[in-house]
Amino acid sequence: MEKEFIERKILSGWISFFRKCVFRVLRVGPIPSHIAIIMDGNRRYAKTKKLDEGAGYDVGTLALLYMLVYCYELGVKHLTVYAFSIDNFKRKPEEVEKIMDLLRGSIPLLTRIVKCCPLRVHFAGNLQLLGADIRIPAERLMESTADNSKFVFTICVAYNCTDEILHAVRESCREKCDHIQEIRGIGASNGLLGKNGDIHQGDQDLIKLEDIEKHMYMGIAPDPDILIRTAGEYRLSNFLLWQTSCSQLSSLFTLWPKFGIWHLVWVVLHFQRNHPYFGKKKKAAVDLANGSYFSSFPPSKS
Ligand SMILES: CC(C)=CCC/C(C)=C/CC/C(C)=C/COP(=O)(O)OP(=O)(O)O
Repeated sequence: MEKEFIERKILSGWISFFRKCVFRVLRVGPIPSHIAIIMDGNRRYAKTKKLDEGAGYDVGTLALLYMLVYCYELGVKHLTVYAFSIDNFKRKPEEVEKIMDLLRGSIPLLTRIVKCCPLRVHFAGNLQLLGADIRIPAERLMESTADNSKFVFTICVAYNCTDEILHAVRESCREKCDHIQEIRGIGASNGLLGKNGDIHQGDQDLIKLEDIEKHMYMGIAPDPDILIRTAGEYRLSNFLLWQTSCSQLSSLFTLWPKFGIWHLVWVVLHFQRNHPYFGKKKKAAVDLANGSYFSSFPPSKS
């Protein structure tokens, strides 16, 4: 028994050493600062393994915890996952309850993880749609980790991007209305522009892009460099539509519970291959080889 325990310890030590070596090699190139994931294929995984549907989500949650560790070790700064969309409320009640149970259980687990890894946990979405038994501990965890900046783990729950945009536009209007009413001497009201007929031509221009972005649920994170979707799906399913205009989309046929370190390595290598950093170096090397590198100096403005 003891021998088996020692053997297992040695093996896990080797695996962790090997992983660190692989990550060190990957870090020679640019590392994505933000990875977002649509974790599809949990029920299909359960079906292929002849398990009940709930077990698919359990294995999916385990895969997510591994991914959290890998991203942290690799030097990624933000990991965002689509855990529950607003549309998911329409699923069978037992399925909704299963995911809610996992979220409920994840809060004490993350609280323990935060004690040894200084990560920030952020729940993005319309949290008012959640039960108070999840919302209140989630808000407390967000508050208590808000100052951790080394790594941000965002769980999108009761989320979809059109709702996020609507929320951000409404909040921006409310903020500007209060501001306008204050400066025009009406006094901060309940935020209704137009009260006392006080709309001026051009007031709409006071709302800037930064105002909207500030009020997005994802406002704390830069736009993702990579958006991964598993289980062979190519749709965005209303996830981070605003934030992914320049992201690399990686659709993998693997079901989410089977997603592991090699899938992550493949996605990061693909990102590095397409990264402008390498493009520029490659072009410079070709130009150097054929002697045209210095012929374009001083560089033209075009
Ligand atoms: C702690 C924490 C954040 C837990 C998250 C748990 C987890 C893995 C949630 C996945 C949610 C979800 C609706 C995935 C889609 O797979 P699907 O159910 O649509 O499966 P299918 O594509 O095979 O139908």
